[in-house]
Amino acid sequence: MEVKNYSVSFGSRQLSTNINVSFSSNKMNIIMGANGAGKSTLLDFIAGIGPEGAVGEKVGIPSYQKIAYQLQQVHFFPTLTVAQTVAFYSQLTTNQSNSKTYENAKNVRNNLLSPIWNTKMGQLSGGERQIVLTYGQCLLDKEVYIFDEPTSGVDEKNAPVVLSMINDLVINDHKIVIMTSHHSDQLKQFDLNLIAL
Ligand SMILES: Nc1ncnc2c1ncn2[C@@H]1O[C@H](COP(=O)(O)OP(=O)(O)OP(=O)(O)O)[C@@H](O)[C@H]1O
Repeated sequence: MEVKNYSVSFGSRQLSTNINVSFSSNKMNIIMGANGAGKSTLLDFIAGIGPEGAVGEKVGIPSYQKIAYQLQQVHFFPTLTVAQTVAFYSQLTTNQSNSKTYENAKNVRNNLLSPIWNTKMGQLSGGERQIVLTYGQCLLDKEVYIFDEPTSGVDEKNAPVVLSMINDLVINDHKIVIMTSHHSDQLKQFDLNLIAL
């Protein structure tokens, strides 16, 4: 999967110029760069939701229906409990029983989610919400998974658990994972394709 000659500008500001990126299918792809470097904007382009005026060639990138995209701003229904939110994600997929990641994600469900299972999403901390929504994304059956800073707000004990669940998508289910992060220290234990913007 590749993006070739990607460029985007906003008014007179040229944000990205002729960027070429190749994505690995057997390692997590980690996009790193300073605040405002254009990481989320590139993710939007890959996911097929913008930004307006961006140009570039997409090679081997599936249609948006086959892409799971967890945005940086967490979106959730505040009155649903964690259990109801997970059930909501589960209804969006069909083959969980075949997914090795789903089996491994039970670790997250049993250890991280069980204490908050009956809590409403609106009452969770920011990091807890992030964990629930990342878990939900991993339940979906897609070809490509995009996570924009999935460990933002997640503490140093839980972040490796969440990252292992995401890495399982690559290792066990042979999915393509693209992720942004500002935390290179959290990623040391994984085999990565690092992309600097
Ligand atoms: N629709 C838009 N109109 C104008 N400027 C925009 C628009 N979308 C993004 N930008 C600008 O483009 C720049 C890159 O934004 P982007 O969200 O991609 O950064 P980022 O690398 O993900 O940053 P961070 O690490 O802070 O999340 C920012 O300066 C942002 O203000």
